[in-house]
Amino acid sequence: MAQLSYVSGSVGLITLQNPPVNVLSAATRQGIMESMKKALNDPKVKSVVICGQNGVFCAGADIKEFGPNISGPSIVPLIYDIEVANKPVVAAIEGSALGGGLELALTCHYRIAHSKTRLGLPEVTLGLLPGAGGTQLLPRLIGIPASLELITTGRHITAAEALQLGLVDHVTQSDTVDSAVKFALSVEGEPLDSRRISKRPCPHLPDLDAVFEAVMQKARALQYSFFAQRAVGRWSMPSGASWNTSKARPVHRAAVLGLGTMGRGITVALAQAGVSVVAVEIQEKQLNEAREHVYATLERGAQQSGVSPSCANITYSHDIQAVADVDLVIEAVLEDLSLKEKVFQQLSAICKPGTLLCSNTSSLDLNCLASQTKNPELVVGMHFFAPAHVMKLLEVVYGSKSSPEAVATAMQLGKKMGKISVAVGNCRGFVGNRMLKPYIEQSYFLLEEGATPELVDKALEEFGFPMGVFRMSDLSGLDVGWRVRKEDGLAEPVGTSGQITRLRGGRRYSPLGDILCEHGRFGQKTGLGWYQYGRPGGRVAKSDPWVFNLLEEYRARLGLTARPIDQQEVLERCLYSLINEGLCILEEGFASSPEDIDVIYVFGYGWPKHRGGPMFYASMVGLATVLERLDHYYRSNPDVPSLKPCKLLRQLVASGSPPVHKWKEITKKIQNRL
Ligand SMILES: CCCCCCCC/C=C\C=C\CC(=O)SCCNC(=O)CCNC(=O)[C@H](O)C(C)(C)COP(=O)(O)OP(=O)(O)OC[C@H]1O[C@@H](n2cnc3c(N)ncnc32)[C@H](O)[C@@H]1OP(=O)(O)O
Repeated sequence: MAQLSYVSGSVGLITLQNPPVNVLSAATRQGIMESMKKALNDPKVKSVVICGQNGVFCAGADIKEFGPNISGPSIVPLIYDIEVANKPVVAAIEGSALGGGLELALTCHYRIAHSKTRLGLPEVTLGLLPGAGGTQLLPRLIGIPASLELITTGRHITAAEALQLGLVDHVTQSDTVDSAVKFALSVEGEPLDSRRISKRPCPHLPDLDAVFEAVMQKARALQYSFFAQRAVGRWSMPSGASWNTSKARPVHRAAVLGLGTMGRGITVALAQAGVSVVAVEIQEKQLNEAREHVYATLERGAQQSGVSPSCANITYSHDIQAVADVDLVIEAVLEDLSLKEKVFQQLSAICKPGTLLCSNTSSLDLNCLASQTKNPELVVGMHFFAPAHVMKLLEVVYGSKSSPEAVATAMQLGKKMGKISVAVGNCRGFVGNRMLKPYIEQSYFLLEEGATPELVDKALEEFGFPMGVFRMSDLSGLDVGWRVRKEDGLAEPVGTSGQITRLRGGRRYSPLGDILCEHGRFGQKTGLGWYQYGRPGGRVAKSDPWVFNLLEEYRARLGLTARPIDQQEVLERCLYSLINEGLCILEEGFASSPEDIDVIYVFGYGWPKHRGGPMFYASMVGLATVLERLDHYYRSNPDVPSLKPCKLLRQLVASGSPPVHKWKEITKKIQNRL
């Protein structure tokens, strides 16, 4: 289970041999102990390298051994023997070094890792704490804050991050064992005292309490998120109807109308949920492409999950009449109001009585669609997020006439599809996209004032978003927002000369996004956006000097002087304006609770889960602070209404900033007054 061999004259090479991932079973521990003893007692051996067979260092304890009757040698004397060895011991880390595997590496005097290695202490995910020295050695090596983060999340890190943290001494792209052996030869005979991590002092932190408080806050946010996810299922509508008074109808057969990207994803998600689907697309070519795409996606999903694909559940048609006897239709045609209105007129005439008519619109007025039908009470929005078969979030939108039964049915269907469904009211952009608007708007204003896309994205990514606002916009396509702004009469051709108006519709407007689109820069799909991607469809964002020049010329044209902008300002302006919009939504009753908003942001918009969601985050920062900063920014930007603190925020602060779960009492009072 561990083999000692001799290489390069003086190096004892101990290879863990417990396929597939070299876990520390009793026999492996025994093998390491015996090999170590032999190597240390052998005068020919001047240094030792420990590696794992088959490109994997060690995945930790053998989980199968856990139980009351663990046999074999204890790990503690084993790691002690390695650390006190009087010959340098080098860990050659490839593949994975996890749990006890990483602890084994930490007891070695040096660590050389391959660039593709993953390292971590995932014990917490198994309900354990690292017990073989990890909690003591890691803080002495990489400091308390980083260790706390790794130990409490169980996160696996890359070799690059490990190098940056000081967890490994060297990262190699070539043969790891060769590199480790060469390294071992180079340190033979050198003193080892400073390399014994347990002998190092634990770093002193003047603000230790604050560090622990930050970790506790993360834990509180995660616990909040757990309960918030469950709370959204207990939905209510302003009419008083709610989950416990409204009965969902069974949906055995559903139709999807329009098989573009969204329609295909919805078809897959329905089929995977065991619902029989009628998939309708009037264009023959698109229908055939969709059939192949859906089939391939279901096959892939089935392979991954080990269940048989659900293709047999789907029938395809190019005739809208095929929806005549389904229980529910999800319309996913182009985002064009007149087209959707026509479709809803047709559906209302074709479908059997009682069929629920749902729209996947992300921006149109649901009441307009409902008004085209004989039974507007049967119309609700089911706003999926792309890719619809992957993304967890579903906004179930109720219009002014939607019946509680229709909402209950859409919520239940969402649950069956594995979604986290949140019931929301019918305002422009619903909840998620409505809050995104001031966030994006602020990011453009920051560019005008001197920031770069890189600076803004860095601040947001360090906050915890998987992508900053500009990288996210490039991914989703800049033309989408441009079309909406043109329809709203906001975007007008800018050109290279002439006046640029920054006040449009009585409020400040930044045409920067429009200028990019005028140059055909739609983001990743065209290979150029706020960043450059090398080719259309490219994924790797690189800074683009063209954008910097554009920003300079733009500022010069408008007489704006660039000023230094720091990360704090980026976060405050982008996040607090988004939070303010969320509070407006609560105030107006389009979301029934702060948990609804937080779940939407965590599951649909990449808000970092360990920060709970925008509403929870605001309460952590302190509502009074959010109010004070918004007041400050609004005073210097009176033409930006999204910075004006909303009534609910003032009211909450005036009521002593109660915790999130108490906000409902105050929102109710405000809503009753409206
Ligand atoms: C409580 C007292 C214990 C006393 C023990 C004494 C000594 C131990 C010393 C210290 C103890 C520390 C605690 C721990 O180490 S807890 C374990 C921490 N490690 C992990 O959580 C790693 C879990 N594994 C993985 O994350 C992955 O498997 C990975 C290593 C990344 C490889 O992924 P991949 O390439 O995708 O391969 P598979 O996941 O399919 O795994 C391949 C097969 O290996 C089995 N496996 C993996 N890890 C373990 C493990 N730690 N114990 C037992 N078996 C493991 C996995 O089940 C696969 O097997 P099969 O194909 O038969 O299903």
